[in-house]
Amino acid sequence: MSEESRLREEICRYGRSIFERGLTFGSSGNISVMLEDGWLMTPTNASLGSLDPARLSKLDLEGRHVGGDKPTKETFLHQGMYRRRSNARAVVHLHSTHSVAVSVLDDIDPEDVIPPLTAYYVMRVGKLPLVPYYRPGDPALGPAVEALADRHRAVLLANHGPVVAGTSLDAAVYATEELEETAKLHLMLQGRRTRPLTPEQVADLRAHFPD
Ligand SMILES: O=C(CO)COP(=O)(O)O
Ligand SMILES: [Zn+2]
Repeated sequence: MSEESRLREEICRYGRSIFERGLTFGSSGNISVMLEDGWLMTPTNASLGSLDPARLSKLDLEGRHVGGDKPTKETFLHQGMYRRRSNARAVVHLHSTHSVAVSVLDDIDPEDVIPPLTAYYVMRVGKLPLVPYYRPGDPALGPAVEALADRHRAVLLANHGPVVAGTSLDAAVYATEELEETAKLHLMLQGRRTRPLTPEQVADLRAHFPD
């Protein structure tokens, strides 16, 4: 099996798993992976639960649609991540409930929306900035994400959901899951006194688990 065929299968397998676990709904969310000669993207208005490997959208290195169904309207968003993160090989965007809930809280720090509650959150996600609200598919999302992507592998779109880059599709999915679970913990702990990791503990994790 070619590398491209393997990645096509992998996108569909992860899409189904994400959908079946309720991590995104309806036709929301999109996934992309980088190829040697361009990108594979999930088609617009497709449910991640029932993707067809043969119908995934293919874009060439210039971002032109060269195969499969029409690509996600968030293509700009994915491209913004790839432009700034030279080691990114996959990008996942979901409407995962707890992450979306955090994205609508009024009193969050837009530079770092979730405290470093656990080691795995720091290792897989790091510091999570909030991208101001834009309409889904707005081309302005590209530059807005690009402005943050060199310093952050994950960003949270206000009133919308997370966008996470990874050095592989596995890495991008695992980080998105870690973000969702930590958003859930963060919400569960509202009103309770907590002990997030200290700056020293965070620095130690970053030194041992770089991007
Ligand atoms: O999540 C989505 C928009 O933000 C889904 O859009 P697409 O169906 O175009 O991928
Ligand atoms: Zn979306």
